[in-house]
Amino acid sequence: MSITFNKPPSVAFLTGQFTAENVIKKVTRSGDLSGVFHDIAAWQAIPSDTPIYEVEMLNSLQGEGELYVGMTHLHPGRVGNEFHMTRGHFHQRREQGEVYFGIRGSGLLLLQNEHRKAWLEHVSPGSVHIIPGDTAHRLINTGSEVLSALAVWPSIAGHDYGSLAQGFAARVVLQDGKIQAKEVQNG
Ligand SMILES: O=P(O)(O)OC[C@H]1O[C@](O)(CO)[C@@H](O)[C@@H]1O
Repeated sequence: MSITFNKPPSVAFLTGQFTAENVIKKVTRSGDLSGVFHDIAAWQAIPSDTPIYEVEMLNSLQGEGELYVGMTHLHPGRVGNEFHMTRGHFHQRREQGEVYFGIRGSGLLLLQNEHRKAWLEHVSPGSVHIIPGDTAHRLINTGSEVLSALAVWPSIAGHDYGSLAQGFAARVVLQDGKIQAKEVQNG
């Protein structure tokens, strides 16, 4: 039997760019984020094809026990007094967790459990975020450069957006020149 030396994918820690075969890319544009931002007039004023975030995924195996690896690049910017953010989701398979690693930029990870208890973690280069099962998650870019975060999650986890139809229990806003978190009914 001969033992092979395989070249693994790599990530540039300064930019979050993958070097790998078959990187899969999904762009989420302003028009895809209906219902996410509080200030609807400010959201409608942005051209609907404006890219808000890109997720690049390595081409990994699917099925029980397999892992997905993805890099989210969230552009800086605001809609009204809110910062650019991902839509956010629970996992369809609720018990499945996820790990995020901050790569570049600065922002917040909004987490929320099934009882609508929400909390925030600062995301910065090198930060490690263990997202337990049963926990919805959303990235928010509060900085002035692209926020890139590496995520690893079970390929069986799936996405559940419907359970967040009421939104998150918190919104992060720029108020009086400060980044503030507000408790809300429909965030
Ligand atoms: O599904 P959403 O909420 O648009 O966000 C995309 C996020 O989901 C993931 O693909 C996996 O949780 C992350 O890499 C990324 O931040």
